[in-house]
Amino acid sequence: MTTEPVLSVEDLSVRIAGLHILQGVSFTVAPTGVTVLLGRNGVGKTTTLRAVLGLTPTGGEVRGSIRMGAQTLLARPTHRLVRDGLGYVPEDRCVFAGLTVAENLRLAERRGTTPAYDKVFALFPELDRRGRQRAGSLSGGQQQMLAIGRVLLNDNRLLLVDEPTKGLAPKVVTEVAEVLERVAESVPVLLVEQNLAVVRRLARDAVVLAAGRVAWTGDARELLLETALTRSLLGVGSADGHHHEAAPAAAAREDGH
Ligand SMILES: Nc1ncnc2c1ncn2[C@@H]1O[C@H](COP(=O)(O)OP(=O)(O)OP(=O)(O)O)[C@@H](O)[C@H]1O
Repeated sequence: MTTEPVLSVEDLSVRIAGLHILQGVSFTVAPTGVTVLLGRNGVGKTTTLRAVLGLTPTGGEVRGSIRMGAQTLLARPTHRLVRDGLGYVPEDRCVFAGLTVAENLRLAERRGTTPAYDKVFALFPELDRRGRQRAGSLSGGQQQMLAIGRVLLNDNRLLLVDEPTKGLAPKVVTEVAEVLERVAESVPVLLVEQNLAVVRRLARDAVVLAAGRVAWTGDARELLLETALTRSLLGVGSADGHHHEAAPAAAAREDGH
């Protein structure tokens, strides 16, 4: 099996609205399993995922190099990246509340390919049962399953998943973690996740952002064993597995203050 990274980010710099949010971020994502992207609130984790996807807001400036295998991603339109196998499960799930579950899934179908409904319904039988229900009336956990299921209708080379357990009840957090564990058996995942119990369960590799740069990379479980390190990098006490923010990290301003 290849050990070449599925994603290589080099010297990524992102400026938005006068803020120099990412200042030379470099990391790789392994071709199998889950790589977790960690850091205090507001450090730039979502900004990193969105830069990979070409979704930096208009007026924002992105520099550096992002490659998926041999392919250069920067400056390619998002729909092309998705077509080429970059799957995205956004932080706020972004299901269409007024449409049914089946309609939400149908919208994700890609022309010219056969959508993998069997695979998706095997992972999420509830999506099959609730096909005619409006997505807006699903629970948060069910909406998350829909957001993940939608992406899995198509073949992906890499999934970017942003805080999938945020705001969910503990039992549902476990269900989402189980699903992601199964998903990651067949496709590599770059995961932003604040729940350290979920990180401990899923992640093999960790990348930690601080002050616009990569502050630490390595084995995720090793990181979690280093209480002093996790406290200084993440501002957490991890006794209950949750990431409690000590103080929000301000993005560095353009003027460096
Ligand atoms: N469109 C935007 N306009 C202005 N500032 C932005 C914009 N997008 C992000 N930022 C700022 O960039 C910084 C990084 O935000 P980002 O959402 O990437 O952080 P994060 O690490 O994902 O945080 P969280 O854990 O809270 O989700 C924050 O200070 C945020 O306010």
